[in-house]
Amino acid sequence: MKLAVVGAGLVGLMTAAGFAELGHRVVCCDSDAGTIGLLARGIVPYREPSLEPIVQRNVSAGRLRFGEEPEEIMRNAEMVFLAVNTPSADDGQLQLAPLWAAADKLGEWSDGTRRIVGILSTVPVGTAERLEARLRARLPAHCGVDVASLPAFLREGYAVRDFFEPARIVIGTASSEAAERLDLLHQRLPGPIVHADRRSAELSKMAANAHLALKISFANELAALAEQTGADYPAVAQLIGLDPRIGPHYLGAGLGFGGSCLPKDARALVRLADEAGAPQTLVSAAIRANAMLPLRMVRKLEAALSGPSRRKVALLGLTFKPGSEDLREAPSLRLIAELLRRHPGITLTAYDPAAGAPAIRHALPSAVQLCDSAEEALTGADAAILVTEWPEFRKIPAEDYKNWMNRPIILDGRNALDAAALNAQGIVCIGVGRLPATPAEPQPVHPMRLAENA
Ligand SMILES: NC(=O)c1ccc[n+]([C@@H]2O[C@H](COP(=O)([O-])OP(=O)(O)OC[C@H]3O[C@@H](n4cnc5c(N)ncnc54)[C@H](O)[C@@H]3O)[C@@H](O)[C@H]2O)c1
Ligand SMILES: O=c1ccn([C@@H]2O[C@H](COP(=O)(O)OP(=O)(O)O[C@H]3O[C@H](CO)[C@@H](O)[C@H](O)[C@H]3O)[C@@H](O)[C@H]2O)c(=O)[nH]1
Repeated sequence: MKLAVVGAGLVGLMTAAGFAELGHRVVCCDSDAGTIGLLARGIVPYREPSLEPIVQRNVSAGRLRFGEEPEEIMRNAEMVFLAVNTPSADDGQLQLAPLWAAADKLGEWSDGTRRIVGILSTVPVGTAERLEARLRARLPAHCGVDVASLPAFLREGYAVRDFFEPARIVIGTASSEAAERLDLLHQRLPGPIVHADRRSAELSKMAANAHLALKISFANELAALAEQTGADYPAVAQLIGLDPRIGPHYLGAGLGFGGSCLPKDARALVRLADEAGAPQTLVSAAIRANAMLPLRMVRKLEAALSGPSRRKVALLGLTFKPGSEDLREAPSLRLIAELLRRHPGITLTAYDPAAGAPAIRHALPSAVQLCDSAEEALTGADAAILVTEWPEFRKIPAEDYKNWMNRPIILDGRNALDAAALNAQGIVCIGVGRLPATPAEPQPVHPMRLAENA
């Protein structure tokens, strides 16, 4: 088939490259000339494992092209996919201006066939209907068009796997003809294809992300309860996760959820629900609980370290999750803001394996000294906070922590380290939802006791 994708961010590019890999002829365009210039040379302008070779292979094979004028797109493609950004407004609503702008630039066709326009972007319920009405009002009568909702469920860092091995493919349509054609397009992908009406498909996307947010906030509140009651949260998570009705995923406690999707989509669901008169109080609470986590971590630091204001604290990891160079709504930024608010005199160093990415340097407050290695960040530090669970942090030997740091105290904000092994080697390592075991006193002690002893 001949396809077009508008928007060459992660969703658009993955979709364009993925369908090209499956043998379709795809053109991908973006309003950002710099992005298109790089892609035309086979350079993917962001970190996404395994995507670049797929792009390069399909460009070389002539199945994937970049940069066609938007007006040409409808004329040359049987199906067009819109994958533009839909950012949050201050009130949580998703901004659809990029979607309308992209749609309004699409040209016409004259061969009498019906084109399909699929919305891959995350949008409020009813957007597909609004877009169809908008296109129909503009297009001449002979240009039949069906707008479909095709929500994307890709994760950053796993986009290639999620595209080629999807957990589900949701096809939201209002016509059986469009449903059949989209079925055909997706038939070489292994995931189950689920047909739905467009509104249900749209709501399912926001609901999926909001549910993940709920699970994470539940995990974090339970971890706090475990700390207060002497239980071990990772053990609790493992035990409840064995129940197939609950499952082991998204029960990881720590500094909470961030990134370009979960926070934005949870807010958008709350906003949509308020407008619709069906408030989502649970999701609202999950957002509030998530916002409290940096303060909780700062309080732990205060308990572990007397007078943090005059101390040097190293942050290990900055990105919203490992394997990414994305700082959008990253918990690290909220943590840094809270540390500086409560302890203006604190010295903060930070290291992230993706620290070379210009986006990171750009987004980081100037008060934080960005380092080129974990050693540089940890040298002379009075405490470290592990913020993002990059695998390389697990490989730092206990001896290095002891040699580099002024005092080897680690607050493991993702339960990524082997706390027992570190404790056994003379390092104070305090996880989330776990009672700290100190080298001097191997029996569990309450964090307040640590402060008293400091
Ligand atoms: N990133 C993810 O992991 C992910 C996963 C599933 C769904 N989503 C959703 O998919 C959508 C896209 O996400 P993304 O991460 O790819 O976004 P992104 O911001 O990385 O990329 C969007 C691209 O669209 C381009 N664009 C904006 N307006 C345009 C226009 N009028 N014409 C042509 N190009 C235009 C931008 O220049 C940008 O390159 C969002 O709604 C997002 O919520 C994202
Ligand atoms: O047990 C967990 C799991 C995740 N997180 C955090 O949750 C955030 C989101 O993680 P993840 O879901 O891997 O990130 P995204 O790549 O943003 O993917 C989400 O958002 C995408 C965009 O909508 C969807 O397509 C995906 O299905 C959905 O997982 C990150 O800050 C993680 O650190 C936790 O705190 N605990």
